[in-house]
Amino acid sequence: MNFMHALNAAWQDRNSLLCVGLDPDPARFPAHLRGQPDAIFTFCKAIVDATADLVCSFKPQIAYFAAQRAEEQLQALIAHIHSAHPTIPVILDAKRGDIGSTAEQYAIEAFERFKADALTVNPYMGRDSIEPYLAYGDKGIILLCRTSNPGGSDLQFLDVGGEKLYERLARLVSGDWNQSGQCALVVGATFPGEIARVRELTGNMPLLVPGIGAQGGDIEATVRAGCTATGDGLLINSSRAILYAGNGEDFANAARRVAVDTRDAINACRHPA
Ligand SMILES: O=c1ccn([C@@H]2O[C@H](COP(=O)(O)O)[C@@H](O)[C@H]2O)c(=O)[nH]1
Repeated sequence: MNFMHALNAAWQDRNSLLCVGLDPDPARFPAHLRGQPDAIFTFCKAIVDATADLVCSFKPQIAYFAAQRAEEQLQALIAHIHSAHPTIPVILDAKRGDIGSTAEQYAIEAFERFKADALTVNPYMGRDSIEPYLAYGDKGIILLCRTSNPGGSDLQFLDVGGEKLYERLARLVSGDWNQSGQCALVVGATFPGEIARVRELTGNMPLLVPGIGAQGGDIEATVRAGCTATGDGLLINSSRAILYAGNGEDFANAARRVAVDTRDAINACRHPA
């Protein structure tokens, strides 16, 4: 699968900008799943199957799997998405970043071991640190630009010669770093003003936007700030608000209901009456 082609097709075919984040926390699982072997896989698979027709992508966050020694369940989950929902791209959220020789290993982990279609990467070690990921020409490389957490301003807002660091990063990535067309950026929904600025600086580059739902970001402000002229360009992520919408045996249906509402709330702003 070519990530950018698959993403464009998913935006159109599913009429959705929603990315469901898969952040499985066993302490929040419904009682009937707790303590079961492979509970993480079972939980995430149920969410995936209940929401697959509503999303443009899934985003498993690797920390939730690694913390539980559940990397094999992550591998099985991504294999399940590829097999049962083959048109939906999978973004592995790992925020990797290191010198080139180590980045090569991270790229092997993400793209050969886990078979993700895209990976989140921390770009602050510079261009050479992202080249090993770019070597996988059909994969998406999604670079942190303006993160959703309040402390993101500590560094990303520093003035670097008349512009803010996140603005410099957006210009660099959309220009020189993106010659192969594989790059996208992370910009938090908690900062719609910066979404608008990044959109201005990057043309139609896809923006992964976490921060609606549990973090309180505003859907309407996000969509208005970040949609391209064709009404897409955004992967708006929600994790906890969807995953833990219910905590009974019908948790997947509860998740689906919130995912439908979220997708529809996004679409209502994309296509104003
Ligand atoms: O700036 C960022 C970058 C990544 N994230 C990740 O997105 C999800 C958000 O989860 P919610 O439950 O919807 O708040 C999570 O995996 C983060 O690691 C982010 O929030 N902000």
